[in-house]
Amino acid sequence: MTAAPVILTLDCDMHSNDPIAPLRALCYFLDPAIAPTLAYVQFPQRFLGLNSGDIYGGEMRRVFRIDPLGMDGLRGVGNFGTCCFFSRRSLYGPPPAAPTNDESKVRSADWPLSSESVLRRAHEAAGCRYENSEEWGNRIGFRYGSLVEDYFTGFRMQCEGWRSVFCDPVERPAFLGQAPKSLIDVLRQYRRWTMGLYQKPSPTKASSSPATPPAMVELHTHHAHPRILFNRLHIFVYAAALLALLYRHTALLESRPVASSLLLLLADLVLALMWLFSQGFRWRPLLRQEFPDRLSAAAAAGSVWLPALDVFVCTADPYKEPPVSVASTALSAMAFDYPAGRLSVYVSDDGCSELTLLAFIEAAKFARYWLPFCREKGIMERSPEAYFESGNGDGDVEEIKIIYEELRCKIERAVQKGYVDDTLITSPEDRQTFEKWKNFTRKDHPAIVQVLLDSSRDTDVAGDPLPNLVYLSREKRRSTPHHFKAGALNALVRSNYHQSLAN
Ligand SMILES: O=c1ccn([C@@H]2O[C@H](COP(=O)(O)OP(=O)(O)O[C@H]3O[C@H](CO)[C@@H](O)[C@H](O)[C@H]3O)[C@@H](O)[C@H]2O)c(=O)[nH]1
Repeated sequence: MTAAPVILTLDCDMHSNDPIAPLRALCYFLDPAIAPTLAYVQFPQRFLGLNSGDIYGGEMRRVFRIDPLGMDGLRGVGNFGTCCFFSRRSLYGPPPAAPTNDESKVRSADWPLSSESVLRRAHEAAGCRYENSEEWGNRIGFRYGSLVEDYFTGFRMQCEGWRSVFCDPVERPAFLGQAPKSLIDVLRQYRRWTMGLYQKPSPTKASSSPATPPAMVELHTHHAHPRILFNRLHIFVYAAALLALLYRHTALLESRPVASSLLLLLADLVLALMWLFSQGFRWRPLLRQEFPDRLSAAAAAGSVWLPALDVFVCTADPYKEPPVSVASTALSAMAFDYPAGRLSVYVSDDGCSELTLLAFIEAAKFARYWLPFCREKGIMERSPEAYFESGNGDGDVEEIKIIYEELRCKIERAVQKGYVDDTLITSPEDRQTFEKWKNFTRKDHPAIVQVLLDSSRDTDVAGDPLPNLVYLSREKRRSTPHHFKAGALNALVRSNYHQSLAN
């Protein structure tokens, strides 16, 4: 498998909405001043199709857009699990004390993806024996032991000395996704997040940063938020008022020591502490701006080498996460404005479903038309599902819409039936692949790795190379913990880990 120095993690319901998002992230990763300790560049989660008036606050503006500005001005923003570009090195342990010169360790593999030795290693890495190791999920990879593995991993990285950057482009949202719309789903999500945040992580039994170019054109800039002065003034005035109030409560308690005075003091003390803990977000909010066009120009002129990029898309259940949508998310990442030979998309299927694999076999075929179509027409919304749902796809784009509709109907037919029947399998190779789905269940099965597109051999209808597309369902056994999404991501990191060290 490839071992790109930069990794993008995407939940299956969060598609790319801006093809130059990787270049924006690289404006930070390629800055020699911050690259040595930069673990990740986090983009906000933005949502489509919220219910009318967003009555349940699904947009979560404070969590995803306001507070991160303040965290960015202090030690760095937390990790939101999706829409996040990681430096691979940050998943392998603390930042090195001094900059090292071992970039070769994280170069992409030169061997063809579908070669036997690469596939053998990938199968081995997707095995569940690693879930019992001391290292994975504890010292390296995404961290285990918390319901909110994203927040916990980001927090542990910051404790190790890594930093992070929050990138919220004003031009257009970089990623768009689905938020829970019903009250019950919102409550379920909040319950899990809150339990995760207050959870004491259970102990589990279980490098290099992107090639940094010499100092060059300015790729990003930042300045303090214009509200910073007002925020600080407000903090001082409010704090003075709180102190006066608490002083009054204490004086009252001294003169009249009754239960009600004590309760009032305690209540205001709790509220004052809650207020105090949230002031970090307001102290030094930062606004950032990147210059991806300068980076493109430098790359075109040959003065910068864009590092390889691995995109990890996670899915876990074909009935809750429709395979057509998951495939659209992967297609939106495959259509990034990025050299195809340096872009790989890995799909982790924790549901080990033949329906998801069918969707990706079809998506690989559709990519041959979709990627050149996006390039030629200059389309920004590169998730086919979002593009056609927003009313595009009429007139001169009808042909591509017909191809997409065929794909959608085929996958939805299979989902309705609950299995992939013979009529949906068109080639002997695909038939051989689906033969693997025999005699196992989704909770007890061997690792399955399927290279669907190999950049070194597959091209689109215009003759240009396509990015790599790999389907991976890690091994699961009833006797071994699987660590949910963190385990799934680690199987993907691992499939490149040994290789990156061996290079
Ligand atoms: O065993 C599992 C469980 C989940 N997932 C995937 O993880 C993602 C997020 O799971 P979901 O159930 O949708 O959780 P949410 O609460 O919607 O997700 C938010 O909260 C999670 C926990 O903090 C983060 O991991 C996510 O990135 C963040 O979007 C989805 O793509 C799932 O397919 C797996 O791959 N394996």
